[in-house]
Amino acid sequence: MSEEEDDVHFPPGHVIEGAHGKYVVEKLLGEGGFGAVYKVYEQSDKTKLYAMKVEKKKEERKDSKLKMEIAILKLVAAERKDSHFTSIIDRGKKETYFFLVMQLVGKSLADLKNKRPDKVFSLPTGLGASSQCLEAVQDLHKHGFIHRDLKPANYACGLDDKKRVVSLTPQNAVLPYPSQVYILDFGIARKYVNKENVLKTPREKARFKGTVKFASLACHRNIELSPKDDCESWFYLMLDVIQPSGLPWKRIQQREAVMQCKEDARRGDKKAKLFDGLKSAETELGKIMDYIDHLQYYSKVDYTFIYELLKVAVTNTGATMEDKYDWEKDD
Ligand SMILES: Nc1ncnc2c1ncn2[C@@H]1O[C@H](COP(=O)(O)OP(=O)(O)OP(=O)(O)O)[C@@H](O)[C@H]1O
Repeated sequence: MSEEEDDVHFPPGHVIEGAHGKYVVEKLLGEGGFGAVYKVYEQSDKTKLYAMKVEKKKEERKDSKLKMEIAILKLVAAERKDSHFTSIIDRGKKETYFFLVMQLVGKSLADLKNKRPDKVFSLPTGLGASSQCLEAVQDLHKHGFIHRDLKPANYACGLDDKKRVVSLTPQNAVLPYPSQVYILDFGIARKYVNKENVLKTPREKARFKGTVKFASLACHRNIELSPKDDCESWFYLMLDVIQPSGLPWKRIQQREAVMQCKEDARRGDKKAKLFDGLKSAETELGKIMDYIDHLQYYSKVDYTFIYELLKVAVTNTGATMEDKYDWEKDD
Protein backbone atom coordinates (compact mmCIF):
# COMPACT_ATOMS: atom_id res chain seq x y z
CA MET A 1 0.00 0.00 0.00
CA SER A 2 1.37 3.41 -0.97
CA GLU A 3 1.52 6.39 1.40
CA GLU A 4 -1.29 8.07 -0.51
CA GLU A 5 -3.52 5.07 -0.05
CA ASP A 6 -3.05 5.36 3.67
CA ASP A 7 -4.99 8.60 3.66
CA VAL A 8 -8.08 9.91 1.87
CA HIS A 9 -6.14 12.78 0.29
CA PHE A 10 -5.72 11.65 -3.28
CA PRO A 11 -3.85 13.69 -5.90
CA PRO A 12 -5.25 14.04 -9.44
CA GLY A 13 -4.48 10.90 -11.41
CA HIS A 14 -4.71 8.60 -8.40
CA VAL A 15 -6.51 5.36 -9.34
CA ILE A 16 -8.93 3.49 -7.09
CA GLU A 17 -10.05 0.06 -8.16
CA GLY A 18 -13.64 -0.92 -7.50
CA ALA A 19 -15.64 -4.05 -8.28
CA HIS A 20 -17.06 -2.58 -11.49
CA GLY A 21 -14.20 -0.43 -12.73
CA LYS A 22 -11.10 1.64 -12.07
CA TYR A 23 -11.66 5.26 -11.14
CA VAL A 24 -9.19 8.07 -11.73
CA VAL A 25 -9.28 11.13 -9.47
CA GLU A 26 -9.79 14.36 -11.40
CA LYS A 27 -10.22 16.81 -8.54
CA LEU A 28 -11.41 17.30 -4.99
CA LEU A 29 -15.04 18.46 -4.71
CA GLY A 30 -15.29 18.85 -0.96
CA GLU A 31 -13.84 17.73 2.32
CA GLY A 32 -15.19 17.11 5.80
CA GLY A 33 -14.26 15.45 9.05
CA PHE A 34 -15.38 12.09 7.67
CA GLY A 35 -13.19 12.13 4.52
CA ALA A 36 -13.63 13.68 1.10
CA VAL A 37 -15.62 13.77 -2.14
CA TYR A 38 -13.80 13.63 -5.49
CA LYS A 39 -14.76 14.04 -9.10
CA VAL A 40 -13.49 10.89 -10.82
CA TYR A 41 -13.68 9.30 -14.28
CA GLU A 42 -13.62 5.71 -15.38
CA GLN A 43 -10.15 4.74 -16.59
CA SER A 44 -11.48 2.86 -19.60
CA ASP A 45 -13.83 5.68 -20.66
CA LYS A 46 -12.94 9.24 -19.74
CA THR A 47 -16.42 10.47 -20.62
CA LYS A 48 -17.87 8.55 -17.69
CA LEU A 49 -17.69 11.04 -14.85
CA TYR A 50 -18.74 10.26 -11.29
CA ALA A 51 -18.47 11.51 -7.72
CA MET A 52 -16.53 9.38 -5.26
CA LYS A 53 -17.10 9.75 -1.55
CA VAL A 54 -14.40 8.31 0.68
CA GLU A 55 -14.55 7.81 4.41
CA LYS A 56 -11.65 7.02 6.68
CA LYS A 57 -12.05 3.83 8.68
CA LYS A 58 -12.01 4.68 12.35
CA GLU A 59 -11.67 2.15 15.13
CA GLU A 60 -13.55 4.32 17.58
CA ARG A 61 -16.36 5.15 15.16
CA LYS A 62 -18.88 2.38 15.16
CA ASP A 63 -21.42 4.12 12.97
CA SER A 64 -20.11 4.75 9.46
CA LYS A 65 -21.78 7.71 7.75
CA LEU A 66 -21.02 6.20 4.37
CA LYS A 67 -22.70 2.92 5.30
CA MET A 68 -25.89 4.82 6.12
CA GLU A 69 -25.59 6.73 2.85
CA ILE A 70 -25.19 3.51 0.84
CA ALA A 71 -28.07 1.80 2.66
CA ILE A 72 -30.41 4.69 1.85
CA LEU A 73 -29.34 5.07 -1.77
CA LYS A 74 -29.81 1.32 -2.28
CA LEU A 75 -33.25 1.43 -0.71
CA VAL A 76 -34.54 4.30 -2.81
CA ALA A 77 -32.86 3.16 -6.04
CA ALA A 78 -35.06 0.11 -6.38
CA GLU A 79 -38.14 2.22 -6.75
CA ARG A 80 -37.77 4.72 -9.57
CA LYS A 81 -35.06 5.72 -11.99
CA ASP A 82 -35.63 9.43 -12.39
CA SER A 83 -35.65 10.32 -8.74
CA HIS A 84 -34.15 13.03 -6.54
CA PHE A 85 -31.46 10.59 -5.37
CA THR A 86 -28.09 9.99 -7.00
CA SER A 87 -27.58 6.48 -8.33
CA ILE A 88 -24.90 4.14 -6.97
CA ILE A 89 -22.23 3.13 -9.51
CA ASP A 90 -19.79 1.19 -7.33
CA ARG A 91 -18.67 0.84 -3.74
CA GLY A 92 -16.01 -0.93 -1.76
CA LYS A 93 -13.47 -0.82 1.00
CA LYS A 94 -9.71 -0.58 1.19
CA GLU A 95 -7.52 -1.15 4.19
CA THR A 96 -8.00 2.34 5.60
CA TYR A 97 -11.12 3.71 3.94
CA PHE A 98 -14.57 2.95 2.48
CA PHE A 99 -15.66 4.44 -0.83
CA LEU A 100 -18.85 5.05 -2.77
CA VAL A 101 -18.91 5.91 -6.47
CA MET A 102 -22.12 7.66 -7.39
CA GLN A 103 -23.79 9.75 -10.06
CA LEU A 104 -22.09 13.12 -10.42
CA VAL A 105 -24.33 16.12 -9.86
CA GLY A 106 -23.76 19.84 -10.32
CA LYS A 107 -23.43 22.74 -7.92
CA SER A 108 -25.26 22.80 -4.61
CA LEU A 109 -28.23 25.12 -4.09
CA ALA A 110 -26.05 27.02 -1.60
CA ASP A 111 -23.38 27.66 -4.27
CA LEU A 112 -25.96 28.48 -6.96
CA LYS A 113 -27.74 30.98 -4.73
CA ASN A 114 -24.49 32.65 -3.68
CA LYS A 115 -23.67 33.23 -7.33
CA ARG A 116 -26.83 35.32 -7.79
CA PRO A 117 -26.43 39.11 -7.69
CA ASP A 118 -28.63 39.40 -4.56
CA LYS A 119 -27.44 36.07 -3.14
CA VAL A 120 -30.97 34.67 -3.45
CA PHE A 121 -33.02 33.01 -6.18
CA SER A 122 -35.95 34.67 -7.88
CA LEU A 123 -39.23 33.64 -6.23
CA PRO A 124 -40.30 31.19 -8.99
CA THR A 125 -36.90 29.45 -8.93
CA GLY A 126 -36.63 29.41 -5.14
CA LEU A 127 -40.15 28.09 -4.62
CA GLY A 128 -39.97 25.64 -7.54
CA ALA A 129 -36.61 24.21 -6.48
CA SER A 130 -37.82 24.05 -2.87
CA SER A 131 -40.85 22.08 -4.02
CA GLN A 132 -38.43 19.52 -5.49
CA CYS A 133 -36.43 19.56 -2.24
CA LEU A 134 -39.61 18.62 -0.38
CA GLU A 135 -40.42 15.88 -2.91
CA ALA A 136 -36.98 14.39 -2.23
CA VAL A 137 -37.50 14.37 1.49
CA GLN A 138 -41.06 13.05 1.15
CA ASP A 139 -39.55 10.11 -0.74
CA LEU A 140 -37.03 9.57 2.03
CA HIS A 141 -39.80 9.63 4.66
CA LYS A 142 -41.76 7.10 2.64
CA HIS A 143 -38.81 4.77 2.99
CA GLY A 144 -38.79 5.17 6.78
CA PHE A 145 -35.90 7.62 7.21
CA ILE A 146 -35.58 11.23 8.32
CA HIS A 147 -32.64 13.26 7.01
CA ARG A 148 -31.93 15.55 10.01
CA ASP A 149 -29.57 17.87 8.12
CA LEU A 150 -31.56 19.58 5.39
CA LYS A 151 -29.91 22.76 4.10
CA PRO A 152 -29.18 24.33 0.69
CA ALA A 153 -25.67 22.79 0.74
CA ASN A 154 -27.24 19.32 0.84
CA TYR A 155 -29.16 19.71 -2.41
CA ALA A 156 -27.65 20.06 -5.89
CA CYS A 157 -28.79 20.50 -9.47
CA GLY A 158 -28.43 17.76 -12.07
CA LEU A 159 -25.84 17.62 -14.85
CA ASP A 160 -26.10 16.94 -18.61
CA ASP A 161 -29.14 14.84 -19.45
CA LYS A 162 -30.34 15.26 -15.88
CA LYS A 163 -30.39 19.01 -16.28
CA ARG A 164 -33.80 19.12 -17.82
CA VAL A 165 -35.74 15.93 -17.50
CA VAL A 166 -39.05 15.31 -19.14
CA SER A 167 -41.81 14.37 -16.78
CA LEU A 168 -45.18 12.89 -17.51
CA THR A 169 -48.01 14.86 -15.98
CA PRO A 170 -51.00 12.97 -14.60
CA GLN A 171 -52.80 13.90 -17.83
CA ASN A 172 -49.98 12.19 -19.75
CA ALA A 173 -48.87 15.38 -21.41
CA VAL A 174 -45.09 15.63 -21.66
CA LEU A 175 -43.84 18.71 -19.87
CA PRO A 176 -40.30 20.02 -19.84
CA TYR A 177 -39.35 19.89 -16.19
CA PRO A 178 -36.84 22.43 -14.93
CA SER A 179 -33.43 21.31 -13.73
CA GLN A 180 -33.69 18.23 -11.55
CA VAL A 181 -32.76 18.77 -7.89
CA TYR A 182 -30.89 16.05 -5.97
CA ILE A 183 -30.70 15.45 -2.25
CA LEU A 184 -27.24 14.67 -0.82
CA ASP A 185 -25.55 13.53 2.36
CA PHE A 186 -27.45 11.00 4.45
CA GLY A 187 -24.65 10.74 6.99
CA ILE A 188 -26.88 11.52 9.99
CA ALA A 189 -30.18 10.18 8.65
CA ARG A 190 -32.17 8.03 11.08
CA LYS A 191 -34.75 5.30 10.74
CA TYR A 192 -37.85 6.71 12.40
CA VAL A 193 -40.12 3.69 12.05
CA ASN A 194 -39.76 0.19 13.48
CA LYS A 195 -39.91 -3.14 11.62
CA GLU A 196 -43.70 -2.95 11.57
CA ASN A 197 -43.42 0.45 9.85
CA VAL A 198 -44.83 2.20 12.91
CA LEU A 199 -43.23 5.34 14.37
CA LYS A 200 -40.65 4.44 17.03
CA THR A 201 -41.50 5.38 20.60
CA PRO A 202 -39.71 8.70 21.11
CA ARG A 203 -36.61 8.66 23.30
CA GLU A 204 -36.85 10.76 26.43
CA LYS A 205 -33.97 12.94 25.30
CA ALA A 206 -32.33 13.20 21.89
CA ARG A 207 -28.94 14.84 21.30
CA PHE A 208 -28.77 17.88 19.01
CA LYS A 209 -28.03 16.77 15.44
CA GLY A 210 -27.52 18.72 12.24
CA THR A 211 -26.83 22.37 11.46
CA VAL A 212 -27.84 25.10 13.95
CA LYS A 213 -29.14 27.52 11.30
CA PHE A 214 -31.63 24.98 9.90
CA ALA A 215 -32.43 22.90 12.99
CA SER A 216 -36.07 22.51 14.02
CA LEU A 217 -37.25 23.81 17.39
CA ALA A 218 -37.70 20.23 18.65
CA CYS A 219 -34.06 19.57 17.76
CA HIS A 220 -32.98 22.63 19.79
CA ARG A 221 -35.10 21.34 22.67
CA ASN A 222 -33.57 17.84 22.52
CA ILE A 223 -36.92 16.31 21.63
CA GLU A 224 -37.06 13.24 19.36
CA LEU A 225 -37.40 14.18 15.67
CA SER A 226 -39.88 12.89 13.09
CA PRO A 227 -40.75 13.81 9.47
CA LYS A 228 -42.32 17.11 10.58
CA ASP A 229 -38.89 18.29 11.78
CA ASP A 230 -37.38 17.74 8.32
CA CYS A 231 -40.32 19.83 7.05
CA GLU A 232 -39.45 22.63 9.47
CA SER A 233 -35.78 22.56 8.38
CA TRP A 234 -36.98 22.48 4.77
CA PHE A 235 -39.05 25.61 5.47
CA TYR A 236 -35.97 27.44 6.80
CA LEU A 237 -33.96 26.34 3.75
CA MET A 238 -36.70 27.61 1.45
CA LEU A 239 -36.68 31.01 3.19
CA ASP A 240 -32.89 31.03 3.09
CA VAL A 241 -32.86 30.72 -0.72
CA ILE A 242 -35.55 33.37 -1.37
CA GLN A 243 -35.37 35.93 1.45
CA PRO A 244 -33.10 38.81 0.35
CA SER A 245 -32.39 39.79 3.97
CA GLY A 246 -31.66 36.16 4.90
CA LEU A 247 -32.88 34.24 7.94
CA PRO A 248 -33.12 36.54 11.00
CA TRP A 249 -30.69 34.30 12.93
CA LYS A 250 -28.13 34.07 10.13
CA ARG A 251 -25.38 35.89 12.04
CA ILE A 252 -25.97 34.16 15.39
CA GLN A 253 -23.72 31.26 16.31
CA GLN A 254 -24.91 30.37 19.77
CA ARG A 255 -27.44 27.54 19.72
CA GLU A 256 -29.65 28.90 22.52
CA ALA A 257 -29.80 32.36 20.95
CA VAL A 258 -30.75 30.88 17.55
CA MET A 259 -33.55 28.92 19.22
CA GLN A 260 -34.83 32.09 20.87
CA CYS A 261 -34.77 33.91 17.55
CA LYS A 262 -36.70 31.06 15.88
CA GLU A 263 -39.30 31.17 18.67
CA ASP A 264 -39.63 34.96 18.32
CA ALA A 265 -40.13 34.59 14.56
CA ARG A 266 -43.47 32.91 15.29
CA ARG A 267 -45.03 36.06 16.73
CA GLY A 268 -46.11 39.59 15.78
CA ASP A 269 -43.66 41.92 14.04
CA LYS A 270 -40.90 39.34 13.93
CA LYS A 271 -43.19 36.95 12.08
CA ALA A 272 -44.04 39.64 9.54
CA LYS A 273 -40.33 40.40 9.15
CA LEU A 274 -39.67 36.78 8.21
CA PHE A 275 -41.58 37.37 4.96
CA ASP A 276 -40.31 40.91 4.31
CA GLY A 277 -39.85 41.57 0.60
CA LEU A 278 -41.78 38.42 -0.33
CA LYS A 279 -45.16 40.11 -0.69
CA SER A 280 -46.66 37.96 -3.44
CA ALA A 281 -45.88 34.78 -1.51
CA GLU A 282 -46.50 36.02 2.03
CA THR A 283 -49.96 34.49 2.52
CA GLU A 284 -48.96 31.05 1.22
CA LEU A 285 -45.67 30.98 3.13
CA GLY A 286 -47.50 31.99 6.33
CA LYS A 287 -49.99 29.15 5.82
CA ILE A 288 -47.18 26.65 5.24
CA MET A 289 -45.36 27.76 8.38
CA ASP A 290 -48.53 27.58 10.48
CA TYR A 291 -49.30 24.14 9.08
CA ILE A 292 -45.82 22.80 9.87
CA ASP A 293 -45.87 24.39 13.34
CA HIS A 294 -49.07 22.53 14.18
CA LEU A 295 -47.64 19.14 13.29
CA GLN A 296 -46.61 16.84 16.11
CA TYR A 297 -44.30 13.86 16.50
CA TYR A 298 -46.91 11.35 15.35
CA SER A 299 -48.52 13.58 12.69
CA LYS A 300 -48.81 12.39 9.11
CA VAL A 301 -47.55 15.19 6.88
CA ASP A 302 -49.86 16.35 4.09
CA TYR A 303 -47.15 17.18 1.52
CA THR A 304 -49.73 17.85 -1.20
CA PHE A 305 -51.15 20.71 0.86
CA ILE A 306 -47.69 22.32 0.84
CA TYR A 307 -47.06 21.68 -2.90
CA GLU A 308 -50.41 23.27 -3.75
CA LEU A 309 -49.59 26.40 -1.75
CA LEU A 310 -46.17 26.63 -3.39
CA LYS A 311 -47.82 26.38 -6.79
CA VAL A 312 -50.22 29.21 -5.95
CA ALA A 313 -47.29 31.34 -4.73
CA VAL A 314 -45.40 30.72 -8.00
CA THR A 315 -48.51 31.50 -10.08
CA ASN A 316 -48.96 34.76 -8.14
CA THR A 317 -45.60 35.92 -9.50
CA GLY A 318 -46.86 35.38 -13.07
CA ALA A 319 -44.54 32.39 -13.60
CA THR A 320 -45.15 28.63 -13.69
CA MET A 321 -43.46 25.67 -12.01
CA GLU A 322 -42.20 24.59 -15.44
CA ASP A 323 -40.25 27.77 -16.17
CA LYS A 324 -36.46 27.56 -16.41
CA TYR A 325 -34.59 28.12 -13.17
CA ASP A 326 -32.25 31.07 -12.66
CA TRP A 327 -29.13 28.97 -13.16
CA GLU A 328 -30.44 27.49 -16.43
CA LYS A 329 -30.92 30.96 -17.85
CA ASP A 330 -27.21 31.70 -17.28
CA ASP A 331 -26.09 28.78 -19.50
N1 LIG B 1 -22.84 13.12 -6.16
C1 LIG B 1 -22.17 14.27 -6.07
N2 LIG B 1 -21.83 14.94 -7.19
C2 LIG B 1 -21.14 16.12 -7.10
N3 LIG B 1 -20.77 16.70 -5.95
C3 LIG B 1 -21.08 16.06 -4.81
C4 LIG B 1 -21.79 14.83 -4.80
N4 LIG B 1 -21.95 14.44 -3.51
C5 LIG B 1 -21.38 15.40 -2.77
N5 LIG B 1 -20.86 16.37 -3.52
C6 LIG B 1 -20.17 17.59 -3.07
O1 LIG B 1 -19.10 17.23 -2.20
C7 LIG B 1 -19.05 18.11 -1.09
C8 LIG B 1 -19.18 17.34 0.21
O2 LIG B 1 -20.33 16.50 0.13
P1 LIG B 1 -21.30 16.08 1.32
O3 LIG B 1 -22.13 17.25 1.72
O4 LIG B 1 -22.07 14.90 0.90
O5 LIG B 1 -20.32 15.67 2.45
P2 LIG B 1 -20.11 16.19 3.92
O6 LIG B 1 -18.77 16.83 4.00
O7 LIG B 1 -20.41 15.02 4.78
O8 LIG B 1 -21.19 17.28 4.20
P3 LIG B 1 -21.24 18.18 5.48
O9 LIG B 1 -20.60 19.48 5.04
O10 LIG B 1 -22.70 18.31 5.71
O11 LIG B 1 -20.48 17.47 6.55
C9 LIG B 1 -20.15 19.12 -1.29
O12 LIG B 1 -19.61 20.28 -1.90
C10 LIG B 1 -21.10 18.45 -2.23
O13 LIG B 1 -21.81 19.38 -3.03
